[in-house]
Amino acid sequence: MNALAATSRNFKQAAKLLGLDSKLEKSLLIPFREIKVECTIPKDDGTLASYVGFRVQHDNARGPMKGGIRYHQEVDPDEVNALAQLMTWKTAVANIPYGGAKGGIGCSPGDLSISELERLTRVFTQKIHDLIGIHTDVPAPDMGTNSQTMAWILDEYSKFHGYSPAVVTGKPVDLGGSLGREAATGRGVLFATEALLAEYGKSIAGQRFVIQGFGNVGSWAAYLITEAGGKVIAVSDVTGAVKNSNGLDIPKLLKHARENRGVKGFSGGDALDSNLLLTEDCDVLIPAALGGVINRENANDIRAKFIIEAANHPTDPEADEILSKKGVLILPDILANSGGVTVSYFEWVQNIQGFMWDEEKVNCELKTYMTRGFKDVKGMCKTHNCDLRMGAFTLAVNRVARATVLRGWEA
Ligand SMILES: NC(=O)C1=CN([C@@H]2O[C@H](COP(=O)(O)OP(=O)(O)OC[C@H]3O[C@@H](n4cnc5c(N)ncnc54)[C@H](O)[C@@H]3O)[C@@H](O)[C@H]2O)C=CC1
Ligand SMILES: O=C(O)CCC(=O)C(=O)O
Repeated sequence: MNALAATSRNFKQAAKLLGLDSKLEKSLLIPFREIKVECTIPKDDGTLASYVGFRVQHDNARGPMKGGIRYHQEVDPDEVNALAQLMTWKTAVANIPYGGAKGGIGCSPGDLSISELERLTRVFTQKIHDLIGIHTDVPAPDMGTNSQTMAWILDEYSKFHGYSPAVVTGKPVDLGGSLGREAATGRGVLFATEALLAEYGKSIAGQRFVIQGFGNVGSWAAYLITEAGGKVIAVSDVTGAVKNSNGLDIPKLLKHARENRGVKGFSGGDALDSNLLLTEDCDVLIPAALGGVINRENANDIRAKFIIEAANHPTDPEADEILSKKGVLILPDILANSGGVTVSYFEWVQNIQGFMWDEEKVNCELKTYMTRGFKDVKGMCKTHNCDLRMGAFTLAVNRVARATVLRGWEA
C-alpha cells in the first residue's frame, strides 16, 4: 500500500471512531495546496540538470503549516502528500500551534556536490518563496537535508523578504537555530520510548535495540539510548549493517560513519545482511530511515516486542494488523518522532521573541511535551478502546476538527 493510501486509511479509521461529519472528513483529507516546481541548475561540469520539487501544504486550521524538506531519489507527489498529512496530525498530537506541510526534491543528494546542492536549494526557494513564510509555512530538515540546507533557504528567502530567520527551523545555531534541535528527534524518541517502557515496568537500561538508519535521527537515538544504559546491538544505513550482540560502541561507530560515509566496514562488529536487520532478535526495533519498510512481507518475522517509529510511516497497515496479532506494541510516528518538530516550534518561538534558550531548558521542555503527548494518546486509547496508532490519530484528528469548526467551517 502506498504511503498516501496508508495514511488516509488511518485517518479515515480515526474519523469513524470519532463519528466525524462526512463533509468535514473529506475537507480534512484534501490538502490546502499542492505545489510542483521545475528546478534547473548548471552542474559543476557546465551541463544543465532538471529536478522536480514539491511542497504540499496540508492544513492550517491550528496555525502556520510546518514540516521538513526531503532530498531523495524516491520523492514523489503521493509520498510528499502523505508526509504533509502526517505533519498535520503530528503537530496536533504534540499540541503545538501549527498545521502540516512537507516538501521534497527528487534527487540523490549524495551524487551532487555541495555547490550543486546549494544551487538546487536556492532555485527551489526562488520558486516557492511567495508561498512560504513565518506565519504561513515554515520548512525544516528531513531526509537528505540538514542545517546547511536551511541556511541557504533562509538566505535566499531573505533576498526577497528581508532578513527572516524564523522562516525555517533546524538552521545553524549561528543563524538563530535552537540549541538541541539537531538531537531533538532522537532525544524525543528516547523520551517516548522511556514513557512506553515504563508502562510495562521496564526502562531503557538492559533492553536490546536494533536501529535502521544512522543519519540525524538514528544516530542521535542510538547515542542517547546507549547513554541511558540501553544496548544497541545492530544498526544499518544505506551502505550496510553491523551487529554486535554485546552492544555496539556508538561513539566509535559515529566516528567510523563520519570518516567512511556510512557504517559499512566498522571493525567493532560483524557485517550483517541489511535485509535481515528488521527481523533481528531484540527487545526494541527502531526504524529511522525510509517509509513502508515493515510490511506484509516481513511483519511475521519481526521478533521485537516494541517498535518505535522514528521514521515517518515505516509500518504498512497490513503489517500493523499482523504485528498486533503477534502482540508487538507500536509507538506511532506522529508521536514517537514528534520531538523534532516540537523543538522546531521552540526555535521559531525563540526567533520571534528574539531570545535564546539554553540547551537544558530546550531538553527539559521537550521531555514535558513528549511525556504529555504520550499521556494524551493513552487517554484516547482508553476512550476509544484502540491501539496507540489510533489513539494518536483520534487525538490529532479531534483537535484539528475542533479548530476547523471553531474557525467557521460550515457543513
Ligand atoms: N530530521 C528530523 O528532524 C526528522 C526526521 N524524521 C524522519 O526520520 C527518518 C530519517 O530522517 P533523518 O535521520 O533526518 O535523515 P538522514 O538523511 O539524516 O538519514 C537517513 C538515514 O537513513 C539511511 N538509509 C537510507 N536508505 C536506507 C536503507 N534502504 N536501509 C537502511 N538505511 C537507509 C541513510 O543511510 C541515513 O543513515 C525519515 O523517515 C524522516 O522523515 C522524522 C521526524 C523529524
Ligand atoms: O521540524 C520540523 O518542522 C519538521 C520535521 C519533520 O519533517 C517531521 O517531523 O517529519
